[in-house]
Amino acid sequence: METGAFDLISKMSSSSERKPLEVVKGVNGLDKVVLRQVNGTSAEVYLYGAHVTSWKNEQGEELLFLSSKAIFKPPKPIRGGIPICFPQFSNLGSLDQHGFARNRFWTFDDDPPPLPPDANHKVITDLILRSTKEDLKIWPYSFEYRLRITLGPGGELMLTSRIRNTGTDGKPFTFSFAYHTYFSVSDISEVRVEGLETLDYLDNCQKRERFTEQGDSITFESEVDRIYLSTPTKIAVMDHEKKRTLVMRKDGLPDAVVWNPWDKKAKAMVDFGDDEYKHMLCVEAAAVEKPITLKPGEEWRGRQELSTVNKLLDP
Ligand SMILES: O=P(O)(O)OC[C@H]1O[C@H](O)[C@H](O)[C@@H](O)[C@@H]1O
Repeated sequence: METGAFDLISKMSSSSERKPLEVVKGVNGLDKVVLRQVNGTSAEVYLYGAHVTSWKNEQGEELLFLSSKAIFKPPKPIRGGIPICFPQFSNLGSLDQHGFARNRFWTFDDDPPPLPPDANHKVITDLILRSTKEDLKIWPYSFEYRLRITLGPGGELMLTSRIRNTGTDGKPFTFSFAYHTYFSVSDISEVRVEGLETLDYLDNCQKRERFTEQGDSITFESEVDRIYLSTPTKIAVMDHEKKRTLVMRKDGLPDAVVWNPWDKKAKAMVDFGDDEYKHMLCVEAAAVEKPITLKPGEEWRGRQELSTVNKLLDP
């Protein structure tokens, strides 16, 4: 069974029946798509930014962090969930921080080109962003960005991006990218990240100087803002208090950004509570060190899959 967004938009109603896919009004009247599985897992995606703001397990527990101070007012990006950084990660270019995909209104993609089938019984929504005249003034390249959001039968959350150069002027374009995933954690001091040990990273807190990770796993006791380079495809975030492992698998995205702002930076952000840094950790599947170049007609794919295991896993 695959459930397309369009079958259900027409059936928007106030019924409390748990539909697999539904479009409802979110904060400030912004449209959001709700994906639900029979086992009780769910996800929510705002069309503004194609921004996943919620991902819940079978017990209805939230697995993503969304700030209580998040501002749902375009053009401000939403703080938390999974912002999409495209066509620029951070300030690595002439665009505003993290590019513009996270503060554009996306639309439903009613006829996406096929993707290789994976698990059955998944709930899917396909969104699309195309460059507008306004965007072309700040980034002069035509593109089509298709994002498929899939909630699998076991509650796994897959994001598949397909970005195509649709320019007719023969010009290639180059971009950097990240799925800026904010995980919810019970206590940052009790969290460990595995899968990044012994790797090189660029430290954003030290002018992006290159270092080599020395620890057996990564733990947190102050601000961390690093771009780990050429990482394995699987990274695990162990939440000791919850006895839960959040697992990220990625494809086409060699790097992984790890970020926790800690107390000082937290206080400086208007859309982030002073103490919220204790309950979040960003691990971001990314392509930063080697930006991606697409010639006209070429397409790039990048995928991130999130799942959970209710014990502390050895990756
Ligand atoms: O505040 P934002 O623009 O959403 O960026 C939030 C953070 O994103 C990434 O993780 C960067 O590595 C950080 O340097 C940045 O502070």
